[in-house]
Amino acid sequence: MLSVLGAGLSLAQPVAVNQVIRSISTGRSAAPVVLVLVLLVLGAGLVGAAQQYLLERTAEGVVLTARRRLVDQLLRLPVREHDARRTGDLVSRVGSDTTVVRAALTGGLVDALGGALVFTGALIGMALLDPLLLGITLGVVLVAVLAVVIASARIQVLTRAAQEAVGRLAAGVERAVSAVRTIRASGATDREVARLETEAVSAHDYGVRVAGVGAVLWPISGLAVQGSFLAVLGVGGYRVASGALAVADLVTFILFLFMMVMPLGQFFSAVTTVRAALGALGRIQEILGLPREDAQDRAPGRTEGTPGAGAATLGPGRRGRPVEVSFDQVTFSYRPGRPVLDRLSFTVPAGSTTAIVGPSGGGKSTLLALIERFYDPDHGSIRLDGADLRAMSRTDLRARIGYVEQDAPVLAGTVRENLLLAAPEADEAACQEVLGAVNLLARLQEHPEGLDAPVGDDGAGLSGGERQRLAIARSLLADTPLLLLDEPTASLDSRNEQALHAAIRSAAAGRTVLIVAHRLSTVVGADQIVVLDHGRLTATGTHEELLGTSVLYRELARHQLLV
Ligand SMILES: Nc1ncnc2c1ncn2[C@@H]1O[C@H](COP(=O)(O)OP(=O)(O)OP(=O)(O)O)[C@@H](O)[C@H]1O
Repeated sequence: MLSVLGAGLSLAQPVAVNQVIRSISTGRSAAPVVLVLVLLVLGAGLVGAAQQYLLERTAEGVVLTARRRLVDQLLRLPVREHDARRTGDLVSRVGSDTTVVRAALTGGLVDALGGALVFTGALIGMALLDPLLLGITLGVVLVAVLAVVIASARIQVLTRAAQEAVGRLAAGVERAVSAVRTIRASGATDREVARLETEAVSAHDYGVRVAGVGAVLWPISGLAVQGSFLAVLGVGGYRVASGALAVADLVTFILFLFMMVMPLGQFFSAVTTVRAALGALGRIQEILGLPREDAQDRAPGRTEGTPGAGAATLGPGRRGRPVEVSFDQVTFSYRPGRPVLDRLSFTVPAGSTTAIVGPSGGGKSTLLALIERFYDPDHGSIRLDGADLRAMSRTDLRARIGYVEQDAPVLAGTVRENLLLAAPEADEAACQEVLGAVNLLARLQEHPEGLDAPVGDDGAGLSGGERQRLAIARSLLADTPLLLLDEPTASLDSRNEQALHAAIRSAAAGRTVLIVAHRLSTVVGADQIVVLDHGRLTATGTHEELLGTSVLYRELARHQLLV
């Protein structure tokens, strides 16, 4: 509406000027029309300001929506998708690409409406004044428009490439910053900087190429403007001299020409920014178009996944009785034709602790990932109390599982935030209890801020063993009937190891526990041990049984488990 109003106020100005000239030439008082003219100019200015504000506000709103949807989508993509993509690139789509889209909304799209109105109005005014002059003007302008439209397609391609390079740069920065200690210690800082510079230069080069195409567009529009002015002045002057056109009409025509030229300039720049935005929008849409992990859970007709259905009725904090986990002929591969788990069958009885041991890369962590349904088996099935995992919604399933990863990620924030991740409602007493159970309470109480002590990215400020124990405390707080533990491979000092084992023992009480074990002390305490070699189950039994029956286990016990 403001665009229409603004266009009207602008288009009325040449008409008012025409009246002023005619009043003066006929000796009448021009004051009232001059007043109207001043009001028109002021009004157009005010409307323009309001329009600009609304435009920016709307653009911010659109960016907000895009960012919300992107963030929501990114945190719900299947784990496989995250495996295949680079974190920094995903992050740059939320930051950088949305900003490029914003530019089109303020500088391009919506301006185009007001511009088109003024353009059309001016065109009509010019047609009424002198169709011949208009024909000459349009001839010049059309050539320029065609050139711009053709060149702008190239801008879209180049901007997309530039944004891809920005994505690679962000991914590279993320990679380097997250491993900054290793890079420093390896003396690789210069090489990493050079590597990142290559990506920055690549983004720069595409940017320069966009500028190159843009640079061709500006002279074209400039030439169109100059050409049409010269033509109108020449031919118009001749027509005034020959009496075919009044001076007032020529002046009005030229004012209309001004009005037509402005939106034309806007159009040329809008084409550039809109094309650039389409390139960035493509990158946003690519992510928004990916299927989410919960897509199947929500598919109509799958009633098993609805909360409260089947076996999946428990939430965090309502542990209930321990569950039984069984693997039945489970085969899984990350890449086709290269199975990581091969026809695996075993059962973890309810309430027992089962340790999984085996050579590195044998598929132990993968096995836990399948129970969490980060991936689904290619063949066979995994069951919880007899119910196939695929028949439960992932949300319900995960509410019943505590999961401590091998490198036990601790999120930047406070100790309390980390604890409350899976059980946001837990109170102070419950937090202190679980921290006590993993022997962390005394250590944390040394800090003046206690549970609100800050921890850095990746748990900076905590030792490896403390991170693991904090992760175990987190899963204890969630109080789930099933616990999956991936024991750290890094050697801990004996005090830390003891503390970790005390934590595991306390976690195992009244729960079913499946633990990837790297330490003999863990294995000896387990009710059952599963030996995994290259994705195949080679033996099951207790420590004593396996020492007698499994050659591989004896080897592992002698070497690997005694780290
Ligand atoms: N996300 C992934 N994408 C592709 N391959 C993977 C992925 N994760 C693991 N692998 C491969 O699957 C195999 C099993 O890995 P997994 O982490 O399950 O072994 P592991 O027995 O836990 O090893 P470790 O004892 O060293 O932790 C390895 O060959 C590994 O390279």
